[in-house]
This record gives sequence, C-alpha cells and structure tokens, in this order.
Amino acid sequence: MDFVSQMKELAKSDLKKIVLPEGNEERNLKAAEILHNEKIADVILVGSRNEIEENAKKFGVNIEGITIEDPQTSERTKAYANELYELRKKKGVTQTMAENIILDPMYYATMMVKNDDAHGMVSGAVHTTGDLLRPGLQIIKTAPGISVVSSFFIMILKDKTYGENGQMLFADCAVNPNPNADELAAIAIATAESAKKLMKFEPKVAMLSFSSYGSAKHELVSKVQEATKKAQELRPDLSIDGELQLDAAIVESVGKKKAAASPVAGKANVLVFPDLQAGNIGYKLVERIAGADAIGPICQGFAKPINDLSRGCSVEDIVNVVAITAVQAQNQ
Ligand SMILES: CC(C)(COP(=O)(O)OP(=O)(O)OC[C@H]1O[C@@H](n2cnc3c(N)ncnc32)[C@H](O)[C@@H]1OP(=O)(O)O)[C@@H](O)C(=O)NCCC(=O)NCCS
Ligand SMILES: CC(=O)OP(=O)(O)O
Repeated sequence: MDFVSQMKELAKSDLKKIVLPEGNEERNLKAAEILHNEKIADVILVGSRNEIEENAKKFGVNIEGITIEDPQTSERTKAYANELYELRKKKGVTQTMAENIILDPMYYATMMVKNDDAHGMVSGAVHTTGDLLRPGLQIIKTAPGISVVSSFFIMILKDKTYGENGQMLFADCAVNPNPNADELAAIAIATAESAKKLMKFEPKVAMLSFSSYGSAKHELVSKVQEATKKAQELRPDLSIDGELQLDAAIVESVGKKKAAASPVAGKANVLVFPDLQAGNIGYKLVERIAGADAIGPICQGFAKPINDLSRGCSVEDIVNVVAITAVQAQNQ
C-alpha cells in the first residue's frame, strides 16, 4: 500500500475532527465532501454559513452531515475572544481587538484546536503560509522542549531509486526564512524525528550546501558546517551529515567521489536546505519539473497539529494533508 493510502486507512481507524478555516472555497468544499464520504476525518468548515451553503450549491458539493462553524454566530466566539485577549494582551492586543480578530476564520479555527474543539487544522489553499503560522505561533505555540517551528514536504518521487523507495522529506521549505546554525540544526533533528515517526523509515539526513566536505569556502558554507556539527553533537544517535551538494547527497557514484567517508552521501532520504529561498524553490522544482507529488508543508514543533497547503494545491492535496493531520492527532 502506498504512503498516502496508508495515511488514509490509519485516519479512518480513529476518526479525528479536522477544521478547515477556508470552508467556503471550492477545493476545500470538494475535499470536505470526499473526507466525509470516505470517513477519513470528521470535517468542520469554518466561515460564513450563508457563503458556505451558497458555494456548496454553486459547486455541486453535498455538505449534508458536515459541521459548519460560523464565528459571527457561534456560541464559542465570546469565550475564544476572551482567551485570545488573555494570551496576547502583553503584546498590545485589547479586548476590542481580540473580539474582531477572532471573527477571522484562521484565528477562530486555531482557537478550536487550542481548546480541543478540533484535533487539527489545515489551511493554505487561499491564505499564505504566514497567515497560518502567525495564529499558530501566537495561540497554539511550540510543543514542550521545542524552540523552533519548522516544516517539511513529503516528496513522492517518480524515480524509486532515490531516497526511501522514492520517498524523501525536504525541510524547511515553508517557515524559517534564514535559519541560523542553531535553528538549522534543530530543523535537521526535527525532520529526522518526523521521518521516523510519520514515515517509519530510518533517516539519513543531508545538510545541503553548494560545497561538499569543504570543497568551497564561504560564510554560507560555514553556517551549514556549524549546523551539521551541532546536530551531530546534540543527536549522535541520528545519521546526519554535511555539508553536501545535492548530487553528492543523492547519487551514490557522486557521493563516493565528493564525500567518500560520509555515511549519508549517495543515500540521503532527508534533505535539509540552508535557507527558505533554496528550500521553497527546491521543492517546487522537483514537484513541477520532475513530476513528484509534494505533500505539505507539514508543520513540526507546534504543540498541536496544524498544517499548511500551497495556494496551487489540488482537491487531492487537501484530502492527503487532512489525512496526515488526523494521523498526527492520533499520535499526540
Ligand atoms: C513564520 C513567520 C510568519 C513568523 O513571523 P513573525 O513576524 O516572527 O511573527 P510574529 O512576530 O507574529 O511571531 C509570533 C511569535 O512566534 C515566534 N516565532 C516566529 N517564528 C518562529 C519559529 N519558526 N518557531 C518558533 N517561534 C517562532 C515569534 O518570536 C513570536 O513570539 P512572541 O509572540 O512570543 O513574541 C515568518 O517567519 C514568515 O513569514 N515566514 C515565511 C513564511 C513564508 O512566506 N513561506 C513561504 C511560502 S510556503
Ligand atoms: C508552501 C508554499 O510555497 O505555499 P504557497 O505556494 O502558497 O506560497
């Protein structure tokens, strides 16, 4: 069974409530119908009830049996606003501001997850990644012991000789614009853990650069070398190595030439990019030109599962990310 089918089957085995704050949008409505019919998740659509019902009709979607939460009329809105005010008053948010902010479906849905009124949230077909991350960082916050929230894409490649039978994790492609060495080390460790927990494979993590084992000298290379050293010191039990160029990381013959002593070179199944420019461009290149499926961005480091999508996503992408979010909620 392929990875996505496994996630769907797992999700079905213990149904979780997943909230979609872009509930009035066509792809979200179509995904909600599939998720409900196939019993992958107990979906909650957040938004104006009128708009959701009108759009469901317009797009020929049957939303019978699917819960709608309208922040304008919900009984929970007042309590959520009070809670938001308490959480953010130190940052200058007033009671009146909190009462307005909570009407935004992104904030309302995040508050549902915070209060266990939903087990997880997925958005990003309409909103930018920053629009998801800000309420997440402000309300859900990081899991105990975690300082950096980051993300990874599950890349399902056409060529099964790469990575773990064609599966790879790419990080961070969505959250941290310019991580320092400590943050990059944290991203590498978090992604290795995600590979074990979600993907069930033993991670071989390549810290990517334009240099392999000191072949180039530049401050950008030094950052990756420092991050590699820190990650190795913090987690000697994990297979993390660098700095490596992409070809040295994933092509065995090139890895042998450029970094013969590396336990990861030529065999990497987790790629850690040096910054967000490289990571975001990198995953879209592999998705669009190499025809890989790119599932995510899946967030890691939040106290509860909230995940993103690309605005270019399909209905199927939403279904897949909801299934993964439900599985993350089961593992909480
Ligand atoms: C993630 C992002 C939204 C955070 O922006 P920001 O301006 O720091 O946001 P805020 O100031 O509201 O941060 C909220 C809180 O989270 C903290 N925070 C920010 N980034 C964090 C991270 N990666 N991990 C943990 N905490 C973080 C902030 O320190 C702040 O804490 P505080 O409220 O206790 O002071 C920003 O880094 C961003 O836009 N990233 C790029 C997203 C993107 O465009 N991706 C490309 C397309 S996928
Ligand atoms: C992950 C990502 O790049 O999202 P978007 O395409 O919406 O900017």
